[in-house]
Amino acid sequence: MEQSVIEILNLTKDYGDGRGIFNTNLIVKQGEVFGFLGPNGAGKSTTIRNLMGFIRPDGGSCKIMGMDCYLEADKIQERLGYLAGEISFIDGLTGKQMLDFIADMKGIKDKSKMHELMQHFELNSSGKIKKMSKGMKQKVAIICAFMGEPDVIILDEPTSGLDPLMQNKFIDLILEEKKKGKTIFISSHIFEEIERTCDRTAIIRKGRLVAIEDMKSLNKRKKKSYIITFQSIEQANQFLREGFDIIDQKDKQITVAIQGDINPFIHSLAHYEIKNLDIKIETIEEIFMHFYGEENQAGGDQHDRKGTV
Ligand SMILES: Nc1ncnc2c1ncn2[C@@H]1O[C@H](COP(=O)(O)OP(=O)(O)OP(=O)(O)O)[C@@H](O)[C@H]1O
Repeated sequence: MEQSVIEILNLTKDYGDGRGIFNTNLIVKQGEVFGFLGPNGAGKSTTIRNLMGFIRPDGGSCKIMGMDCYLEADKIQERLGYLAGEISFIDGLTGKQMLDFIADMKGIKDKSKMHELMQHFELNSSGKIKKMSKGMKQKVAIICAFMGEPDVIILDEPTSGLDPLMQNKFIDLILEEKKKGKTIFISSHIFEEIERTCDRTAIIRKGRLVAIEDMKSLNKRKKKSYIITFQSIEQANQFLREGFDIIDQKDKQITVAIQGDINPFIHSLAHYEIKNLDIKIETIEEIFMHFYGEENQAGGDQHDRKGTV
């Protein structure tokens, strides 16, 4: 069985007035890329600050590689890469000086990975940090998180400020690191980045986990709908009687949801004069937005909607 690398057990950090995180349970396994999604103020950074040992939990605990995140933070950090949600660098240094400074602080002697990542992200590191754009600083922070070849990497909104090209380069990096067996925890607002990189994703809302989804099975469960425009209203009305799951009708246009075998639908359509046929596949964002709503509070356990752990 895969080893648990990150374990969050009944974790509570209560800031009062319902703010913070409450009775959160979460396990991230060796080699897993795990997404952490939630609206503003949901408790993502609070969870990450607990994982980093920056704050002491009010209840429960968290462990990384079997070590307590608060009590053994120093030991954990020797094998951990971290990117903070709010980056603070020393303004007077150049990008390169900052990277060298962090590398020295972490005792990184082999800087080949650092140079490789500087090339990958096309970072011009000769300018002073204070004159860098948000995106450039973000690149420096990403390089800092990965350059020591850590076993575990925790990233708090890693692509904030990056342009789409650089976001893609970030996704490539995550997929490469995943191949090497790294365990990666990413908090994000960007659905596409989560969809393309993560094995599983947790949704947090108002300090509580509302779902943990396996991304492969989520993809399989994406609903498909077909928008058919018939030649005549008579044909459209006749099709209504075929017994398919009709989502919408606007005159000659009918939207049908099909799950599973598509053949009965295709065979049925063959009997009609069709003007147009469009296919709409539910996006991950549409599926997840369902969990962001008020009515979906499900408590803080590790079970997803199908009850699997
Ligand atoms: N030190 C603190 N003292 C009091 N309240 C806090 C403190 N830190 C966070 N909070 C509150 O806890 C809640 C969760 O904050 P957190 O920063 O974890 O959210 P988040 O999910 O990371 O949000 P965002 O996406 O906006 O970064 C918020 O209501 C926030 O105001």
